[in-house]
Amino acid sequence: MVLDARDVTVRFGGLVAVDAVSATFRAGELVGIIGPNGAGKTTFFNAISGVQAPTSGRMVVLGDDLTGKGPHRYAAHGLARTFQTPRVFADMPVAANIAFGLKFAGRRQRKYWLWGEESTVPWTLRDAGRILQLIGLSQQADLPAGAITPSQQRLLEIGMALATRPKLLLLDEVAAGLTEAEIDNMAHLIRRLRDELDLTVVWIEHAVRVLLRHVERVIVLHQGRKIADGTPHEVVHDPEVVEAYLGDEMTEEQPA
Ligand SMILES: Nc1ncnc2c1ncn2[C@@H]1O[C@H](COP(=O)(O)OP(=O)(O)OP(=O)(O)O)[C@@H](O)[C@H]1O
Repeated sequence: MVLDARDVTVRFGGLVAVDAVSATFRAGELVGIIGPNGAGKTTFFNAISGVQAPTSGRMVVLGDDLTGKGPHRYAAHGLARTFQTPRVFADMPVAANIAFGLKFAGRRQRKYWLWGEESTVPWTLRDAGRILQLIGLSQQADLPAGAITPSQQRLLEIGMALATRPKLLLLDEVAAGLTEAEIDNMAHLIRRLRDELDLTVVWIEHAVRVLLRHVERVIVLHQGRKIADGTPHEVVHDPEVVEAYLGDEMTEEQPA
């Protein structure tokens, strides 16, 4: 078990943004999180990455209880994430952005070094050049990050996350604003990263059709509650999910 979130609740004043959500993520899984606007997806991500302290609930990462700890502790335990709006260092070259993540991995304290010995770090994550190759940005290495396209910035953010040598990668709407073709490329890259780097990936996305084609499990949030957790096939045929979010159209596309 890489991450075990138990009964996580996040309140903002009177609003319950995340309502007693439990979810577990096992090594090597590729899991999608979907749900309407305001369903609590990003708030749940913030809670499971230490960005937002939960009002109640527990978070266990690789066997350690990190409830109430800050994001740096989650990162030190091998968790990396992207944000809805890419957070890159716009004035720095693309390669230097990746180097920043590598520096973080290098500084990681020995006691938090859960990846194991240095020799087990995949060769693809050992330097900025290889990471840029992996995400397809070698040509852009010397350009300022602010000068590359928004879709390339999303790839760069994934590269920066990979540079920290994560075990668990949380992706928040990395396909937002991309063309259909770019979304498909992104989905293939995510699968490849999961396969080649032995990652657990949790992916929030509004592009539901693409997501359902590529993930093995889907969690559906609605008004802060988890209303479904199963294979894409199970989820699109779940009456509560159809009613709350997907409509009949999607169900008809995926015959039983
Ligand atoms: N910092 C905050 N303070 C107050 N309310 C917040 C805060 N962050 C989120 N909310 C509210 O919590 C609820 C869940 O928001 P959240 O952004 O997690 O949903 P979401 O499913 O990610 O939505 P979207 O798909 O639009 O990104 C919403 O009603 C939102 O307005």
